[in-house]
Amino acid sequence: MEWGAVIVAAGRGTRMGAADNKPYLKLAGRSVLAHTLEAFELCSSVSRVVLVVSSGEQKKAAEIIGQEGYRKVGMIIPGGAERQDSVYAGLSALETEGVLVHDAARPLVTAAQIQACCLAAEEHGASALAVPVKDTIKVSDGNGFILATPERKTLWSVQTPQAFWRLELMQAHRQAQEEGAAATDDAMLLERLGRKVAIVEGDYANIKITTPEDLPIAELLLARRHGEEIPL
Ligand SMILES: Nc1ccn([C@@H]2O[C@H](COP(=O)(O)OP(=O)(O)OP(=O)(O)O)[C@@H](O)[C@H]2O)c(=O)n1
Ligand SMILES: C[C@](O)(CO)[C@H](O)COP(=O)(O)O
Repeated sequence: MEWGAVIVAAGRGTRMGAADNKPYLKLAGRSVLAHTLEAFELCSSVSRVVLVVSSGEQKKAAEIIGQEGYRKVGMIIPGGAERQDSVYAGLSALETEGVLVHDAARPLVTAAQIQACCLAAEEHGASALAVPVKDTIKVSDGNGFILATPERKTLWSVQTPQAFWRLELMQAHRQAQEEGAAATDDAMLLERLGRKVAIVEGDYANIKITTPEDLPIAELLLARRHGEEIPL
């Protein structure tokens, strides 16, 4: 099966509050985007990547790809107001049978994780990388009180990549648009149609760079991956 990837980098980085948008921030001497794209370059299952960026950032993204010599990024296109819009724009620009959707803001993803998502989706139709939740999670009543405690062993914290048959995911996106359904990840769009999405157990290190403290944490995780001594 031929796999393409949509990497969404068109967010605003509001919670990071930095002068530069998250994909262009430095992580261990390289941009967050360079780290993310490298994993897809190294994954032999992926033949093509569409990068979705904020308007006005296409040149900046192209410079990084040129400097790093990445060969799979066939297109850099502008995203939309919400993540869901950016993903849909990317899906429309690909032609592969299978698609992986990944956040540019998850630079610690590995080629092995991407490959595992492809294999699980080939077997089960769709898949998402996730890790078991470590904390006890509470549901609030919306008024500052606890309403319920879901059983922890059923809870997973979902990450990206998530893998799908591209046309099926596009159809799920169109249906959600028509019905005004918003989703914070793509698996949700299939779930709401009653389709099964397989969980691929990932790694706690595949964090999403969201707030300022995530950058030094990501640096430590990268150093650990490369076997470097971590100063305490
Ligand atoms: N309209 C959007 C919103 C988000 N994203 C991408 O979706 C991923 C996950 O989003 P998040 O981490 O929330 O990024 P931001 O939207 O940039 O952050 P914030 O919500 O703090 O503004 C990121 O790679 C981001 O670039 C996107 O492509 N288009
Ligand atoms: C898709 C995602 O990475 C799953 O954890 C996440 O939902 C996207 O991030 P956001 O902060 O909700 O935009």
